[in-house]
Amino acid sequence: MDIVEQKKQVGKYAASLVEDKMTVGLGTGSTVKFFVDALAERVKNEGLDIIGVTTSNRTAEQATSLGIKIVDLDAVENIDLTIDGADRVNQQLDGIKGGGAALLFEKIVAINSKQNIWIVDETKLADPLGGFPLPVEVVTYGVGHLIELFAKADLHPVLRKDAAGETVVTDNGNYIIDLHLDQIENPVELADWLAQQVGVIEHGLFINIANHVIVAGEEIKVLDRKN
Ligand SMILES: O=C[C@H](O)[C@H](O)[C@H](O)COP(=O)(O)O
Repeated sequence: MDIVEQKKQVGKYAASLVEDKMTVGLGTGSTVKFFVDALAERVKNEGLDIIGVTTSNRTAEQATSLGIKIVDLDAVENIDLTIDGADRVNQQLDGIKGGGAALLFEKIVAINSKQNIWIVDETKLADPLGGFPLPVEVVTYGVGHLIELFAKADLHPVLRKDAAGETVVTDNGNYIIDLHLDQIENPVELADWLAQQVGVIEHGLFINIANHVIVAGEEIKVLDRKN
């Protein structure tokens, strides 16, 4: 099964977990896109009655165009279930997110969700976490100095640019600095350090957040958080 088929497979599987009357957090990314397609099919064909809260302008546009009702996070008390993608996941079900620059809203939606499920293909499993740059969302003011600070800390920072060479600006008007680390041996320590740096808005280490991870493949595997 190729990667696109795997993404479709987990997207559809995740849509089958959504129940009537749920408030559902809709993540961001190429895997979640298939989840949103499959969820919209259920809304249309089965009359599934749900409300969505999205994590990016992209997902909001897709969901709305497919007939899923979207509300602001502050319009709901909490979210029953959030389905999101991930860039890397370790055995403890902690992960790296933000490859699509949506990490800030994704983390806010996640911490306001009763259940968080990530949908991934097998290439995303990595223990220790690594093999994917760690995104850090930062304020634009003084970004050069923050990059210098990260470089001095041996974090191999690169300001994210798009295919046209333009600096990527997030939905919230911030920049992304990607940290090109081979392996992250101690994600908790790094997360704490990053959170303390002035100018850092949020980082892409998602620790103690996912309850389950659904892994695509010849057979779908569901991994459960142990603690
Ligand atoms: O900012 C983007 C998100 O964290 C995505 O969920 C993550 O990058 C995975 O995306 P994809 O399913 O496209 O690999």
